Amino acid sequence: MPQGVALTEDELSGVVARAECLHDAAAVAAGIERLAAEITAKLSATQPLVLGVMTGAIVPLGRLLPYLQFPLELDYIHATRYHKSTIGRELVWLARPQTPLRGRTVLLVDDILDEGHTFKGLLDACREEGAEAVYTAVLADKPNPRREPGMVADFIGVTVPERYVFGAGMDYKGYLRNLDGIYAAHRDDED
Ligand SMILES: O=P(O)(O)OC[C@H]1O[C@H](OP(=O)(O)OP(=O)(O)O)[C@H](O)[C@@H]1O
Ligand code: HPA
Repeated sequence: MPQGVALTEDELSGVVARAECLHDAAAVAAGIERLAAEITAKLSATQPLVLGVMTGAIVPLGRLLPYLQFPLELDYIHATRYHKSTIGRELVWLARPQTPLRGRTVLLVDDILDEGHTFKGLLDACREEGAEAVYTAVLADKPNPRREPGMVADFIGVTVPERYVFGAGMDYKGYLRNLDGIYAAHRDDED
């Protein structure tokens, strides 16, 4: 096994083989297009500041942007609470946006809304920085009974069940973000 690598190729192919495909590549593409249409209808006149929530936003945001054909600015924000694991912990800030938020319409884009603690922390931070309005867009919404009260995304690509999911930007222990579909890990692979 190459140095510094946490999971072997065999372990990863086992995780994928045991997983259930929830949304194939075509369904993910349709979800991205739906997000784009709804975001355009709501925000195209606001010159929004689009903030990708690293790292998971890279794939959905990169796929979404070419569909957003109106003036916008792009920046990123980096906060994490899963740390390459399947269990969320406290929110750790790694980078705040460099673009001033005061008076702006902000669109936070992320791969998944799960328990909602990440968005809660980010929304609070954007409001504290003086954003005029903050919207949230996620590729995957996972309705979770442990969801932060009141936390609902404004724009949703697809819905996933209460399972650990990966692919289309979402990681399994730091891997598998690059799969083109969305998969639910087998229960035996969830921890
Ligand atoms: O709704 P929550 O339960 O807070 O979970 C959602 C967050 O968890 C993941 O981030 P993670 O901390 O794994 O970092 P990552 O973006 O590097 O995957 C995901 O990208 C969301 O930002
Ligand atoms: O189910 C998930 N998959 C990947 N990342 C996540 N972050 C929160 N929940 C998840």
